[in-house]
Amino acid sequence: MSETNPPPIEIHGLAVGYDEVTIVRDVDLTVRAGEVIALVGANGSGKSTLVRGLLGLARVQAGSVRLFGVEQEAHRRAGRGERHRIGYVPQQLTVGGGIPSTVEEVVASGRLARRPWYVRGTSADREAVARAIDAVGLADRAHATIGHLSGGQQRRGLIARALAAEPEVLIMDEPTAGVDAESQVALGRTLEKLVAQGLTMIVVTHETAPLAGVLTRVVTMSGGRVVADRPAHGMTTGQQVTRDVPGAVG
Ligand SMILES: Nc1ncnc2c1ncn2[C@@H]1O[C@H](COP(=O)(O)OP(=O)(O)OP(=O)(O)O)[C@@H](O)[C@H]1O
Repeated sequence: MSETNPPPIEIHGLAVGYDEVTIVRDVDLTVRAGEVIALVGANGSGKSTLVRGLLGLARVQAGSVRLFGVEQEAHRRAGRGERHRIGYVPQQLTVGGGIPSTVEEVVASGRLARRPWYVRGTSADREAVARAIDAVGLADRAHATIGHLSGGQQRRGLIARALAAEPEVLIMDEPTAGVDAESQVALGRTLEKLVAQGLTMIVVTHETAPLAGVLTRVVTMSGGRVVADRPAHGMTTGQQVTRDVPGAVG
């Protein structure tokens, strides 16, 4: 079944950088539907830049990115019909201070990946927002001002905002950074539920423990390159080829 559908993400020979500086280079990475990938590596190894590059948020200097079988640029031009298929939770500790919006309002803004702002929301929109809030365990705080919640709850609110668009792939940059242990466990459970529903995920993280139940693969970066790409411990299928990736492998 999945053989007939193009993989959600296919990256070949990718280089990404800022201005003339190349940060990420020589990256080959295919993410198949249903995979849950931890992207790990030291500070500054290029994890966020790789993610931003594949999303078209940082400049691709070489190589190619195909999203659901479509070149990145064409995918972006296709507009909401395609764009909502990949959700992104950037590396950002909390919602900016002073924003008086409620959890529900912030999460509802995630629906704008599906619907222009000037079109009135439908019951399907409202249901998707409620489901997203419920998925992250914030149903009892839906009407609270998001800026008044704890850091961990705000992170979960931002994840709900991405989920409100009902993406097929969710990319999260350090969702557990600065989050207390209890919230990390809650987040781990939320992610387990989402994975059980078929969501494909890439999680940039320094802490794989909260994700242990769902990870299928661990990709390690160093110096802007992918240096290891391994099945996660305890993975049940044999579909992934274990490989260490020295600079010369292409
Ligand atoms: N907007 C930017 N402009 C210029 N250089 C940048 C920019 N963002 C990141 N860099 C540089 O790119 C390199 C990789 O940063 P990146 O954030 O991708 O690493 P990371 O592995 O995600 O690190 P961390 O674990 O600390 O988040 C760093 O040297 C950083 O200074």
